[in-house]
Amino acid sequence: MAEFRYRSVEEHRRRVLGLVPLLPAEDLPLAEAHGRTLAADAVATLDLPPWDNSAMDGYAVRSADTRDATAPSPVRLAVVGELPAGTGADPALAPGQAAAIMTGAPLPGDADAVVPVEDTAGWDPSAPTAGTATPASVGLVSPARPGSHIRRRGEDVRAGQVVATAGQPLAPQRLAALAAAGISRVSTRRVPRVVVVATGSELVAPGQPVRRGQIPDSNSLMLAALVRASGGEVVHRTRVSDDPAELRAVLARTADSSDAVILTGGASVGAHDVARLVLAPESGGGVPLEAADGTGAAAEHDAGRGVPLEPAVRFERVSVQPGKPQGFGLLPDGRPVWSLPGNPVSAWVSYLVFVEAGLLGMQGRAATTPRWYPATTVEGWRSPPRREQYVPARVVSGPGEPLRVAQATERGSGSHLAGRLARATGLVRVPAHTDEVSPGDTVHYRPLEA
Ligand SMILES: Nc1nc2c(c(=O)[nH]1)N[C@H]1C(S)=C(S)[C@@H](COP(=O)(O)OP(=O)(O)OC[C@H]3O[C@@H](n4cnc5c(N)ncnc54)[C@H](O)[C@@H]3O)O[C@H]1N2
Ligand code: MOO
Repeated sequence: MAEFRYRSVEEHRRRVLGLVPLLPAEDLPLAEAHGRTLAADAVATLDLPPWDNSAMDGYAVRSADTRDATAPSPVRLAVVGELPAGTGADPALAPGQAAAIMTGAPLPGDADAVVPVEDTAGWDPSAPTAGTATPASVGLVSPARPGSHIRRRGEDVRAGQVVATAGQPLAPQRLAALAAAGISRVSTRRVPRVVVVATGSELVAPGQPVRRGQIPDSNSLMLAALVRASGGEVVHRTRVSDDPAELRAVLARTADSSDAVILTGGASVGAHDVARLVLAPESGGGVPLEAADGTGAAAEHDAGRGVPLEPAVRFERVSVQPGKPQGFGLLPDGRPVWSLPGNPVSAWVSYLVFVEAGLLGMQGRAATTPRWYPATTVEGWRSPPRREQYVPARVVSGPGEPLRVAQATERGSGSHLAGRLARATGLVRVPAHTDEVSPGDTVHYRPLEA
């Protein structure tokens, strides 16, 4: 029997990250940048807050005036103005004077404290005018601490300070930070334009009648959705038969309008494995993947670093289950192409383990790694020796409980069980050195629900 060299998950991922091109930067208005990755540090143009302002609805006071205030004997201050948020006014406050002030309004230069309206004499929240009319004077029932309820200029961010760094994705909370710091345009990486091709003469569009031998193409929908979740744009999604001419035509047609290609099916050793025939014709169809005798692509490895950066498309066995047969490389036009196995669970796992990292790398996010959370498994199963295993899993613990997970399918990670993917809420990872998982073991879980 032939012996095969298996590439490790890490080696394969490194090869992907070493070959994918970094997309060019483009400037965008902040309003169009959601989901993009920063190509340069974003620098604040404003102090944040831009000026000292009130944290409360209440009264801006001179704290020295309030030193003797007590409940039985309140200090009364004349209210000389009202400062709503948005005002630019800076009324002078003489001793004994205060200004009504709303949350977010600039603090008068003469004031050094804010007293919330609730802490003033006679405050009655049930009164019909509560909070609406400004009284002529206000009684204070305790001394105001200097600096109280004041938000200081620049305490959050200073003008000139880096608010977010190159390589960070523009998530909603980050967009808010940039907008608040006065930034209106950002340098971002261009979105990768991706072509998704399902290969296989057995495939029909979902919903079409299937005759014996045919199945609905479920992979291309899944992969397209995954691409979008990774910040990519799907410019073309299609199916091709096992006729190599069809795949060649799609690759040629999309050369100028896309940055990357993802194929599924035909990655293994079958006689009709069209992806191999088209992308690595020298390997022929139906021959074993890369042999372990030091010939072929295996001999070209950069032995020192273990990072083979030969750009041509290579089909290899990776020590992962599912997802063993993997094709990856650069097309002659420079586009990275992933050729993933056709089994639906294998395609899902392959994307998450090998494609996602590459598409993020193209956007300048090579350092981004998914978060895995320790979880207790309530089930046991076997894991193939020396292969990292990825099991579709579901959370079985309740909200607020420590995380407990089970397999999404009772039959483990059978890579053809597409229907049972519906139960998966995420993935469990089992390291290569673990051959068996027992109930109660700690595993690593990656949540994947939208
Ligand atoms: N002799 C060997 N046979 C196989 C090996 C092997 O090492 N030696 N590896 C097996 C493993 S593991 C996998 S995974 C598959 C991968 O095969 P291919 O990438 O060539 O995929 P296909 O043969 O085209 O399809 C496999 C399976 O998936 C179904 N499929 C394909 N495309 C789709 C799609 N778009 N949507 C839904 N389902 C799809 C297809 O009908 C097949 O049932 O090879 C094993 N064989
Ligand atoms: O490796 Mo295949 O990808 O198990 O099903």
